[in-house]
Amino acid sequence: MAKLYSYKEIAEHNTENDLWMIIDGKVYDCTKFMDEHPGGEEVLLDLGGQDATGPFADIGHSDDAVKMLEDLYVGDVDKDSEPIAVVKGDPASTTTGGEGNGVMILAIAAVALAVVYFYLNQK
Ligand code: HEM
Repeated sequence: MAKLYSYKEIAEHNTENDLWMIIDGKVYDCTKFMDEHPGGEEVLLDLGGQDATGPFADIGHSDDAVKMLEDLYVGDVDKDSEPIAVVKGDPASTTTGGEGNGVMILAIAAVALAVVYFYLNQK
């Protein structure tokens, strides 16, 4: 039986000295692999402690890359555990990601509402 790890537990392994990630419901310890990764350390660090299933698939990794995962496997995700939002350690290095998008969506919604309002009041 594979060992199960909660999302919270996995999220704690998000530094360059201790880096885990989730791919397809499995947990991988990428700490030692980071130096060898042909795609660089930074992408792995960014996804430390998180679910990297999408990004890993998007790159179109080779069968060799998928095979490498076997050596890094440490266990499975406890799917019954509470999913958590990972907040990266260094705020200075974060770009205008999540929050910026929220503001943008609000701005677009406000403009759309104004346009609808304008047309409704035409008659
Ligand atoms: C532990 C998981 C991973 C393993 C074992 C792995 C392995 C590899 C390998 C072997 C390659 C060389 C090309 C290939 O054989 O497909 C590669 C390339 C690459 N990987 Fe990963 N990778 C992992 C995770 C990731 C993640 C999460 C990302 C995030 C976006 C990523 C981004 C890339 C990129 C951008 C390249 C292309 C490098 C280039 O050709 O310029 N990899 N990876």
